[in-house]
Amino acid sequence: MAYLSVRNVSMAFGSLIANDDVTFDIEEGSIVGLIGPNGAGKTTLFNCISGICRPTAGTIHFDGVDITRSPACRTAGLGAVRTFQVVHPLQEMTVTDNVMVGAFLRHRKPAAARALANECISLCRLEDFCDKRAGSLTIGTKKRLEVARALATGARLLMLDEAMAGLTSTEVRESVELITHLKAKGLTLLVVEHIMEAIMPIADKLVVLDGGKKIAEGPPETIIRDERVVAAYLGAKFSRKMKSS
Ligand SMILES: Nc1ncnc2c1ncn2[C@@H]1O[C@H](COP(=O)(O)OP(=O)(O)OP(=O)(O)O)[C@@H](O)[C@H]1O
Repeated sequence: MAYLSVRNVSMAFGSLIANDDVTFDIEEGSIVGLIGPNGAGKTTLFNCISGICRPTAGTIHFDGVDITRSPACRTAGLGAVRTFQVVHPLQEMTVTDNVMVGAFLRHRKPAAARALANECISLCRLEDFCDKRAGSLTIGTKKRLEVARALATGARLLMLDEAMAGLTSTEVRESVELITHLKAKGLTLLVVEHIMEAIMPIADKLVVLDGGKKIAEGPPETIIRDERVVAAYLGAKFSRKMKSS
């Protein structure tokens, strides 16, 4: 069985089908991009995998464990952890204390939690901000803090929901570097992203949703040529640009 196995997952909110019979696999150590137009069901699928929503049908296995009905705390404890599109750091606490909140999921003793937090802080290049109040950070730094806090929980599968939205081009580049660095460290990443120039070069595979259904899955070079994806999301102009670059 794949590291993450999503099988025939559907999620309905009343009569609205946000995810419709979605199936895909993620191999350990890979980067998978989850893309699609607004309202396609990407965040809902993240919520189903991370235990925030319970799918109305289908199964989800992580590292051989059935997490279909696991609450978020159990799923995170197993190592499948998500970040949020809108970041919510504990504004009045310092960067170190925010990351320690994640680390306390692994370690009860403050010294051990602090050591793990410091490792994650340096991995996310936040050393210069350790004593700063989280509320005082720029959006780009807050997003890195969100990643550091998720890592500190002991994430092995890290799910990033639009980690690059609202960032400057320099911050987007830094975020891409961080994601590839985390992959090199052995993490598996599932990334929801609208910035195609950022996700295309680093993803091993893309899964494309539209109207709740999976319409395509494959390596980026195949996806940019897929007529359904071009029609539903990428647009012909963008697809030509990516093919020629
Ligand atoms: N809690 C909810 N209750 C009712 N409808 C919901 C709920 N959450 C999501 N939806 C609906 O499900 C559909 C999919 O939404 P979702 O946020 O998963 O899409 P998305 O692909 O993440 O969109 P975006 O790219 O804009 O973030 C939308 O029609 C949305 O309005």
